[in-house]
Amino acid sequence: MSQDNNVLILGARLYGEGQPQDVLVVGGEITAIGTNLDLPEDVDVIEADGQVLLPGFVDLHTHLREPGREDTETIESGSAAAALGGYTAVFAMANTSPVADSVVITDHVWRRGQEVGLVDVHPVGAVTVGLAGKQLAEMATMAAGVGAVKMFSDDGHCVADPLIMRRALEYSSSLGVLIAQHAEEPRLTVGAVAHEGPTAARLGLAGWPRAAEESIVARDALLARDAGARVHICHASTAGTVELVKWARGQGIAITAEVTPHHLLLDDSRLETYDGVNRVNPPLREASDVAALRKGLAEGILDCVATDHAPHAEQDKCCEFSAARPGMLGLETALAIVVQTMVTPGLLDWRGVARVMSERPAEIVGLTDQGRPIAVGEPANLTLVDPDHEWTVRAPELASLSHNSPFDAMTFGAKVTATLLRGRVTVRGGKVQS
Ligand SMILES: NC(=O)N[C@@H](CC(=O)O)C(=O)O
Ligand SMILES: [Zn+2]
Ligand SMILES: [Zn+2]
Repeated sequence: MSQDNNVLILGARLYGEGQPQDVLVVGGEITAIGTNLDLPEDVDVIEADGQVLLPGFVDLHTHLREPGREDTETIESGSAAAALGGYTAVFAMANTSPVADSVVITDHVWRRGQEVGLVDVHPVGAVTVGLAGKQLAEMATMAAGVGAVKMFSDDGHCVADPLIMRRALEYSSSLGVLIAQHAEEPRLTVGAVAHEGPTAARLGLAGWPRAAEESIVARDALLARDAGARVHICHASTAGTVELVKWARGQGIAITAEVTPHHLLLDDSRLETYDGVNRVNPPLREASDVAALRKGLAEGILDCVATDHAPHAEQDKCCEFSAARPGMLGLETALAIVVQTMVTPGLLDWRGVARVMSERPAEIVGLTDQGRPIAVGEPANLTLVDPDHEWTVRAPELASLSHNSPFDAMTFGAKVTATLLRGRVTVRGGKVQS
């Protein structure tokens, strides 16, 4: 499908509300919404059949493994996974090999994503050189590059040194960019592979206490306050983190936070089998944390859902639990899980899904062409969701080059059926259009 195609989405319920409407897209923009529209001659029709039309999803936290581990994911395969998941923009984390701590790498990631053309792949720059936590990376140069880096993170590692974090926050506010923190006090997680609690104790697994996350969330909230900067918390996983973010907001601190689909759905009871697919950072917590994360997301204390899509090779996952690399696939299953954990129980309506999957992430990172209203004159970044489509996840059939999905064999009730990136149909009938 070329960018110049005219597309008619026939009979979609915008934000899942009201009567079905037709949405006409010309030249990458929405040009008309209604029924019995005047149509141009050449128009490619997508039969929506009353499905839910949402603004294209934005993922603030994706790991594509290019450069360095192209055997586990490439910008191309990850873009396909993203489009299938309904994403029109993703932020590719900096923990590649080499690390994305220079403009050469960040520009490459952006350019390669544009070449593939399925989703905007925005590079995340490293906060510190080599993610080593010692010396600030050249943030300004990366921000000024073609990749126009808007977010910096040492994700995979915590910026643990409070002085380095303070400098990064000060620097980020003068550059107008976002620092995203992987909140993990490393002194509290030496050797940790699982949530510190009764399950890990019984299974003999070394525990990662909630305080390892929460102490950094609290510290960084205070550092952001003093620097007059914004800070974003990656993959919030505990009830205490929700409380701290709420407290900090109440103080007027510019803190935002994301939660992953896996932390919304799974808890540490999954570890009983010692299957490495369940190892992730931060670890799966307890059912009470899962409930608090859902409630925090419903109330807007947690701003958005971010996948932390983390592909890993079979040999790095199918091994002893404590040797398995942490991380789970997320892009292709995120919407289904948000529907199951938030929409079905009545915690979010479809407007809420648009907020947490598209509008808030775009706002947080300052993307002006994403998370926009579905309205005439707006860029046609759109996702069509079938809210009554039962499907079973088959990990080997996912577009990702890796298969480490903890959701394998699970059945969900909703699915992305079509995605449009600036009017270009990237997914149709649940299949990537190349
Ligand atoms: N989440 C994970 O368990 N792993 C991530 C790194 C990270 O997000 O911390 C990865 O890169 O594999
Ligand atoms: Zn992380
Ligand atoms: Zn991550």
